[in-house]
This record gives sequence, structure tokens and C-alpha cells, in this order.
Amino acid sequence: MTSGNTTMSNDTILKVEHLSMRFGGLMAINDFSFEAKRGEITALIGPNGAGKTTVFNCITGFYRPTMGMITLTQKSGDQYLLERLPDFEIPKKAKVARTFQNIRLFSGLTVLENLLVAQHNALMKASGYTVLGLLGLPAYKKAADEAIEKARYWLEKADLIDRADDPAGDLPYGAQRRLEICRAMCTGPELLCLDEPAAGLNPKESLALNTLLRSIRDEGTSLLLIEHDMSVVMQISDHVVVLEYGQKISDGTPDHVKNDPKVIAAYLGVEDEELDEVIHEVEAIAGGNN
Ligand SMILES: Nc1ncnc2c1ncn2[C@@H]1O[C@H](COP(=O)(O)OP(=O)(O)OP(=O)(O)O)[C@@H](O)[C@H]1O
Repeated sequence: MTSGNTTMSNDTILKVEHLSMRFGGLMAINDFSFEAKRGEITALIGPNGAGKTTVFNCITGFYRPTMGMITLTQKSGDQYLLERLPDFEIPKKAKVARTFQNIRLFSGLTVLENLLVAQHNALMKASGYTVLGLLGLPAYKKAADEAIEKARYWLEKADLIDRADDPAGDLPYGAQRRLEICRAMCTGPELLCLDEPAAGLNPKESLALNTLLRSIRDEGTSLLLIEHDMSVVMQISDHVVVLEYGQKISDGTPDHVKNDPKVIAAYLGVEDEELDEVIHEVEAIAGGNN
């Protein structure tokens, strides 16, 4: 297999194997492996500094890992080794889109314009990269109509259609977050990576976000998210992977992970020598609930 593509179908969309990332003397990620299934929401959680953003940055090409392999398998069966692709080809070829912890919209452009900018590449291709093409080619007109159609579709899904002509910067915070997700969806990703999408949202905005993320999944796009808000993680994730100090400490369904003594200990900040005691207590509580 090379950084080009091969054809092999399977229902794992993302496979991370033996990933390590060193920053000088710090091993931020140490021999980390996990898989994300196609059509599922996978959440990557862990205490502050556990290495979640570093994993994301390796998947989306911002960092080149020190070691390890990251394989993206598209619906067609085509595979890409993300650690070998230049970062600008990851969205285009591998069809992996991402959002960031901080909002990165064009606040002076309208909501709709933000979604059209996201489709700039497809529009330029349809123009034949010429001014005449922009002005007269039927292919350009068709591509422009499709771009507007796609933008309207996602604005409906995100409950933002009524704000289509308003400047993006005028939207409330939660609506801006949903608009960023729409913008990523307009690039037609197979895997959507979201870095703390619920950060700073009020409970109503959080619910609207959950609805949007579920509808994205139900339409066939797989999601990988980093999230601190456990109510979001537990309500919408199909699969949860837990990192601590750059290593995986748990992996399974939300129910499995939330009852895993190692996860509870990691979040409570329990020292290693106290772990047996915590495990004993958690097992006693779990036993009492059965
Ligand atoms: N570019 C960098 N250079 C040096 N150290 C880094 C760099 N990026 C991350 N680190 C270190 O790697 C470790 C993991 O950081 P990372 O941001 O991935 O954790 P995180 O789980 O995303 O944390 P948080 O939940 O606080 O966002 C930390 O110790 C951090 O200081």
C-alpha cells in the first residue's frame, strides 16, 4: 500500500496503528492504536493534556507523527495513508474535514457566502479556471446552482436557513459552531473531525448540536470528535476511546467506558497506588446496582 490508493473494502473508516508523537523530550502520544467504524460517532476523550489534539493533528496532517500508521478507507474501498499525504491533500483526496477549537468563520461574509467559499475548488474546476468560463460556461452555472443547493441543504439541517443572508459574525455562538460544521459538510467529507464542538455552548445550543451531529451520521458521514462535555459524549457517541498521558486506557461503548474504573480514576486524578481501591469501590457500586 502507498500514499496513493488501493481497493479493499471494510467497515473501518479510520485505523490508527502504533501512533507516537514526540515533542523534544516529551512523548505526547505513545504507541496509540484505535479504529473508528464507518457510519458511527467515535469520541476521543481524556483529561487535559492527555494528547487528544495531538492525535487529531496527526490525523488531519497538521503534524507528521514520529511513528505509526493512519489508514483512511473510503466507501469505495480506496485507502490513503494519512501520515504520508501532504496536509492540503487530506481534505481533497482522503475526504477528511475538520473544525477547530476556536471558531474560524469569515465573520464579514454572510452565512451563505461562508458555505460557498467552502465549495470554491469545485466552482473553479467547473469554470475551467478562466474568466470566460466563470461568465459563460454552462458547467459553471450548473456547479454554482449545485453549490447553493448544497449550502441550503445544510443550513436547513442546522436550523440556520433563516439567517442565510446575515453576516456570520452576527450569529449567536452556538449557531456559529453549527455553521462551521455545515461549512465542513459542504466539502463532502467521508470523515468529519470535530475538536470540542460543544465547548462554550448553553444546554439549548448543545441539544441543537447533538441533533445536527446525529443527522450527519445518519446520512452516512462518519464522525470523530474530541469532547470534554460528557453529556454530549455519552448521548451521541457510538464508541468512545479514552487517552491518558498519550496512551489508551479504555475503548468501547459509552456505557463500558463510563463504568471503567481506569477511566473514573483518570478523571478523578487518582494516583496509581490508589487505583486498586477505586476499582474495588466502583465494582462494589456496580454490583449494588445490578
Ligand atoms: N506543538 C507542541 N510542542 C510541544 N508540546 C506540545 C505541542 N502540542 C502539544 N504538546 C504537548 O503534548 C501534550 C498533549 O497535548 P494535547 O494538546 O494534545 O492534549 P489534549 O488532550 O488535547 O489537551 P486539552 O484537553 O487540554 O486540549 C501536552 O503535554 C502538551 O503540552
